[in-house]
Amino acid sequence: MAKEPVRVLVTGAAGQIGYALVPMIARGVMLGTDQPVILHMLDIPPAAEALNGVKMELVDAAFPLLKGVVATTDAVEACTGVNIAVMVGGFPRKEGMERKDVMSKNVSIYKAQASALEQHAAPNCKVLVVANPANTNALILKEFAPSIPAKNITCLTRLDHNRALGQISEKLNVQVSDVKNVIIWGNHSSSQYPDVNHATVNTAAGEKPVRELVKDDAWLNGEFITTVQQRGAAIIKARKLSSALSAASSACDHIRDWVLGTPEGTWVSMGVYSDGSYNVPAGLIYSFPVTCRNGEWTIVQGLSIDEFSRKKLDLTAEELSEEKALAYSCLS
Ligand SMILES: NC(=O)C1=CN([C@@H]2O[C@H](COP(=O)(O)OP(=O)(O)OC[C@H]3O[C@@H](n4cnc5c(N)ncnc54)[C@H](O)[C@@H]3O)[C@@H](O)[C@H]2O)C=CC1
Ligand SMILES: O=C([O-])CC(=O)C(=O)O
Repeated sequence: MAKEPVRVLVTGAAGQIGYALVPMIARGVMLGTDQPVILHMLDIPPAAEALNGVKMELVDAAFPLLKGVVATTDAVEACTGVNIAVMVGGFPRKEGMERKDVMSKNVSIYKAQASALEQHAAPNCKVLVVANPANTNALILKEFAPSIPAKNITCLTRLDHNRALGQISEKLNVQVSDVKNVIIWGNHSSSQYPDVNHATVNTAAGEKPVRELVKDDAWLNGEFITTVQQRGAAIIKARKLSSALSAASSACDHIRDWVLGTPEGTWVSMGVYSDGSYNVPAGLIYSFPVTCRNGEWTIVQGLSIDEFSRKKLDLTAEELSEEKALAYSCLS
């Protein structure tokens, strides 16, 4: 029997990431090639015409899984009945703007959209925040949508996770699909800590630790970390635009693994509401290693954290605590 369609909201759908993301969703990359979808696309009035153009292209592409498209500038219409919400919409930093100005614009957007989701989304709607500052926007969304379970509100650090897999695969000249269990800890910002201490590579001789194969701790503790931390900026420098296809693809990975489960023996990185695991302060949206099963994520427990890692986990937590305070000061 054919499955019932799932309603997927993409905010900021007329933007760069939106344009890459909606065809992936309509092709089954996010929820599976047997899962029909109805796309809800939200953008702001100045982008309404462009948004309508995206809708026209979705019709023209004749995706068999796509059972409907809602394209709107009304947050309530956009959020009504959605099962999954991918929050890409936001205010980008413009010339002359301070960090606080961007934060202020975005946290008020996320406060308002929290209410629309809380009141109109389907029960148990899963939320992924992509727009920057992703962790803090997700936290504000959570705080202003108290009836949505905290477990349902996450932010995207899967792009950073995938960037780390990519760097290791290039360094070792192995298939990226043979590398697993890197971890992104903390903020989706340059303070994040990409950790390979538990990562492995599938080789002809079985699974081997990344550190043993790379045999270059100076690279792993130095250039590797900064390359992943700075990759977003490097893409902007090269493209004059920020990452879009990789962000869209990673957003699909995030939701797919969350909904359909992570493979046995594999974890992924997700920004989730901290419960104090690994002595990360509770009450932040912080990226942890997680496994997913039956639509729920669980933080991987019991990993050893050495002194080098401890400092890095704490540093990115501090930045998130400061962002949280700044966000609240913008709202008051
Ligand atoms: N977490 C991650 O890994 C990544 C996050 N990002 C972030 O994703 C966001 C989107 O990036 P792009 O698509 O490149 O930006 P973009 O500027 O091309 O698109 C953003 C869209 O959001 C819309 N928008 C603005 N305010 C809105 C509101 N209140 N409601 C709905 N839509 C609204 C804009 O009109 C625009 O169409 C940015 O904040 C960017 O920094 C980008 C790459 C990776
Ligand atoms: O750096 C940016 O502005 C975009 C971003 O979040 C990324 O590419 O990771």
